[in-house]
Amino acid sequence: MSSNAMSDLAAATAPPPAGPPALALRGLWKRFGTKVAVAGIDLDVPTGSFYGLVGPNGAGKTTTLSMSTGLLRPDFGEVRVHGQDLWAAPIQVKAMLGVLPDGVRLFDRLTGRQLITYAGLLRGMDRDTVGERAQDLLEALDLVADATTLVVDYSAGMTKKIALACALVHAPRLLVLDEPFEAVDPVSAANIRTILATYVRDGGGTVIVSSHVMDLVQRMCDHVAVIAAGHVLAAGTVDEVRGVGSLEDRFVELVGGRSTGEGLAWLRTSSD
Ligand SMILES: Nc1ncnc2c1ncn2[C@@H]1O[C@H](COP(=O)(O)OP(=O)(O)OP(=O)(O)O)[C@@H](O)[C@H]1O
Repeated sequence: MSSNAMSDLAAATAPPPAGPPALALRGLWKRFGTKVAVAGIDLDVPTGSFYGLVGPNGAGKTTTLSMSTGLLRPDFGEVRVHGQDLWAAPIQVKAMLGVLPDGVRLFDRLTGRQLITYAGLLRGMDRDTVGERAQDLLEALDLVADATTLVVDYSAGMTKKIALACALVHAPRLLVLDEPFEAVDPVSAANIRTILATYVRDGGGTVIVSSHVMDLVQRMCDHVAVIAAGHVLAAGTVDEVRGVGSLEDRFVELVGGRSTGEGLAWLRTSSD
């Protein structure tokens, strides 16, 4: 066999070259006054993964996700989305992102349908496509009956769902969702999980979710990172990180801090 033919064969049988990660964080730092919120985070989120970000309250999850999506400028470090530097090319990179931020503020004097439409038009989509997708999203998220209700009159869970619809409407390559299931009822949460799993499996998208619910992350995600005090304590596939036990056990082992409640004797009112 000629050396050319051999190299052709090698090229044909070799695995396709891996593209850059959907999200790559390098040396990310953020300080608020004297408080270091994120202390040098490195993280690779593989393309096509369903990635969970877990950590105790105040660990730096929201700060990390805000810096990863262009909502907050890092003090140091680099954010790359599908290989492109976020802070060097924010407009191109943001076009690839769908974001559900923490404590989202919406134009809540619009109705649910108007808000999704507005989000789609802002993304440069044509009105017909936006209209079709708005209807699909309202149906998938069980919001059809409230499509003409002002968002200001939505419950917390409905607000979360309409914000998620706005993040999804332009079919982004990378979805970054800060606590997407908070305040959402179990049926809607299951629907959202199905939408996200399909988006990863069939649509080639990547999802990053932050959550405090370990069981949910263990069942839903294929990768996970445990963050505490602004550092990554463990990251990898869910099976790698959890080892032989549950993710919750591993989380408590890594993060520690279980309290016995002994200092709250005064709460035992029956001892009066
Ligand atoms: N704008 C801000 N100004 C001052 N400190 C801040 C600010 N944002 C976050 N912090 C601090 O940075 C740390 C990390 O906060 P962050 O919101 O990123 O944590 P988190 O992991 O998302 O927490 P939680 O799980 O409770 O939502 C906390 O100590 C918080 O008090």
